Amino acid sequence: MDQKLKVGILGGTGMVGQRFVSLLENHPWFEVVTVAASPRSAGKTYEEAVGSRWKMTTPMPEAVKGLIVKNVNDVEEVAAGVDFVFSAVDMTKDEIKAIEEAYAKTETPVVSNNSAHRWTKDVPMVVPELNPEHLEVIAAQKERLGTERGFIVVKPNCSIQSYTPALHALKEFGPKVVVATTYQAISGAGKNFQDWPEMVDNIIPYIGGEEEKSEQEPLRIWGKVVDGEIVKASTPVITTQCIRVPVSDGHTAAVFVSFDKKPSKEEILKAWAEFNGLPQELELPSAPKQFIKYFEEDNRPQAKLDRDYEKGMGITLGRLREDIVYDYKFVGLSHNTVRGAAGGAVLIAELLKAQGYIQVK
Ligand SMILES: N[C@@H](CC=O)C(=O)O
Repeated sequence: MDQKLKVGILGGTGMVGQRFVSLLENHPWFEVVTVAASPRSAGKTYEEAVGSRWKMTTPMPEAVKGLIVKNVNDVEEVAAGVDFVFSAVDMTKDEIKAIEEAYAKTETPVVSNNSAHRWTKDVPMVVPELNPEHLEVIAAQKERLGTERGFIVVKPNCSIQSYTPALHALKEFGPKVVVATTYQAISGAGKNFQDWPEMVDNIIPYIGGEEEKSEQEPLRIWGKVVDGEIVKASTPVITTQCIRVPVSDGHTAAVFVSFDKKPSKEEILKAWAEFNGLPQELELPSAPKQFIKYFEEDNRPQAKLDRDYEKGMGITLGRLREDIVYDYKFVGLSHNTVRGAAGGAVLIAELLKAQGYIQVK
């Protein structure tokens, strides 16, 4: 077996960082050797730095407990010991842009969960099943950064995963208008019910910046590569409302859609059942075997029952029916901190390794 790639996690003590640590336990290709975080945590063991803030349902992996957390701002030092990094840093957008570029310039590829670079024209924003061809722009990005192996790739916002794959699978019918209301779990805000008691028995009809991301990011995913840049698609028109609901994990979306060529219900179900992408073809370690699953039962998908479908990497759908205003309506669900965050980033890194973009330094 090939030597495992040495991985650093930037922002490893926060909730998404913890999810990276858990998902990478016993990963066949990657080994976490470095965790970096704010100066406040630096110098402590990972176990001390996280302390009672460990939010995963599985125990903290033994292999990381004793790692001495490094200062994420000591870029050269952190980069020296790793082949690539995952980024879940919690800083301002400008600071994130700068620090991710600084890591890339040390010839360390960065796979980021952050939104800062999602609209940087030569930074691919990828869902590996949907737009792996966008990785092409890495060549132009390296030229801009003056690097040989360092670059940045980002994953999109968690909310879009509950409806974008379903619409992508129906592209041949030309989705033209999409209305989606998302019901987003509290882990999306990095919280659980203990640290956010206001969310018990409550709904909050506002998530800052979320509607813009939910409307615009699918268009970038469906964009084209033109001269080393991603040019976003102009259709479909997407309008959303994003609502915080009292669910621990799992973002649900209620979706209405009209098409240029209205498909039959059977055609839609067939397209969903048959849809797969490059991760399935390449049998990447974190790829769900069946990416999209449709439930015939009227009361599915449910966050509690279905968010862990395919270890949280699959998308579940249900309630497809014709609508009196739009062509169809349906409900989608995805695990926001697995497929929608750390798991989606791990799958990107697996694709990058399989395609030779990241290798042992
Ligand atoms: N911005 C999202 C993060 C995804 O889980 C949210 O607030 O839910």
